[in-house]
Amino acid sequence: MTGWSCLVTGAGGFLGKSIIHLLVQEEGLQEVRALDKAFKPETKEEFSKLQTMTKVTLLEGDIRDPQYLKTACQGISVVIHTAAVIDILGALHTQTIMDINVKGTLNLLEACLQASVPAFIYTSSIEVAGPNSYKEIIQDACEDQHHESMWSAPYPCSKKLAEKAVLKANGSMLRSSGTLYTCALRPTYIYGEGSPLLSFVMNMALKNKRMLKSVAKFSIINPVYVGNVAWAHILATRALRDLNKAPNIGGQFYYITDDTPHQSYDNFHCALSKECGSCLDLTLRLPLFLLYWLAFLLEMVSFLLCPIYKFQPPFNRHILTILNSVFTFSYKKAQQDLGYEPIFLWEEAKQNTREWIDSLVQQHKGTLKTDSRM
Ligand SMILES: NC(=O)c1ccc[n+]([C@@H]2O[C@H](COP(=O)([O-])OP(=O)(O)OC[C@H]3O[C@@H](n4cnc5c(N)ncnc54)[C@H](O)[C@@H]3O)[C@@H](O)[C@H]2O)c1
Repeated sequence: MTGWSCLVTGAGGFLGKSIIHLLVQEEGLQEVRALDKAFKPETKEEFSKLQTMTKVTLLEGDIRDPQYLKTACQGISVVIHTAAVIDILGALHTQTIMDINVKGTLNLLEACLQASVPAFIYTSSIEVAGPNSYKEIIQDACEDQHHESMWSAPYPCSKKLAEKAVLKANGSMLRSSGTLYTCALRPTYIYGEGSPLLSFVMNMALKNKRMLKSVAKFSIINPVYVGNVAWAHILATRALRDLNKAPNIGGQFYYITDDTPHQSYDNFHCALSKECGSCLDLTLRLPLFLLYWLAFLLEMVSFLLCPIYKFQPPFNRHILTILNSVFTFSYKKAQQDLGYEPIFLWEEAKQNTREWIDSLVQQHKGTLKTDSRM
């Protein structure tokens, strides 16, 4: 293979970092441009220590800036686009989410066409497929079943619009010559060392005497380990760079899961953290249908107040649906088309994640000791 180069957006994020670690081991990769809004000092240090022949260039910039993206894409062979804001509780303004997740993606597609970048991989999400109702059971779903989220909540909506734009751009003519090939990967809930969502769940538990709030006991999900999602991106990169495979992969989306056992969010978080002394707080809660109607009322209040005050409801119907649905996916199509097989088995993924959770618990103990000395 001749020398090539890759731009990864969101490279300082949870998934982005994992992709960079695998990517730099790829044959013939001369340069990887790691782009993020900002890099933490520890991420800069982590990347500087990568033992590799590949040049790693850090770019601090915003995907909302088309001019910046045009420069970043010059001379690039593949773009892996993971940058996004994830906001399921409605903490951010809808416009901000749309600007970053949708306009940012459109900017990047345009920059690829202008700079004649022939391959584009978009990190989508299963949230573009639903779940639309907690009463609907979707098990081991595959791509040809055409599940589509109907929520108007900004995060799933923005991911859906961005994915549609990416897949539609497949087959576009590049400015100099050649064709743009695009594909999208839809991971389920990603876990592993550094997961912002897991970190949030664990911090809540640590503040609550290590009791994990039971909020999702009716769900059945199949989460996926971050190293396996990163691996799927590497395989998609290889496939889109292969001129024999690219026309078949281009325009397609793939669900990315692994052999992590299917279980509820509650049991999953408990399985990962019970060795640190966490357990489920099974305090009685309102029945789900009542919570759902309460969420509806809170959303109405938020809507009515919005001209004068931003009231963010503590929960909404969308999050209740996600947390209480049977919603699992199969990775068969990725296996067939991309040759995807998880490289981390559940036991190893669980062990790595548990060690990281343990380090969070130790940090928390350290903070408590410092606070008590003050
Ligand atoms: N975490 C999950 O469970 C999950 C599941 C399915 C899909 N995804 C998708 O995977 C991708 C990566 O998610 P993650 O969990 O690593 O999240 P993350 O928040 O850790 O990473 C996202 C990165 O994007 C960067 N970013 C945000 N706005 C930017 C902007 N305007 N310009 C440049 N960079 C910007 C952030 O700084 C961050 O480093 C996202 O597209 C997300 O939608 C995540």
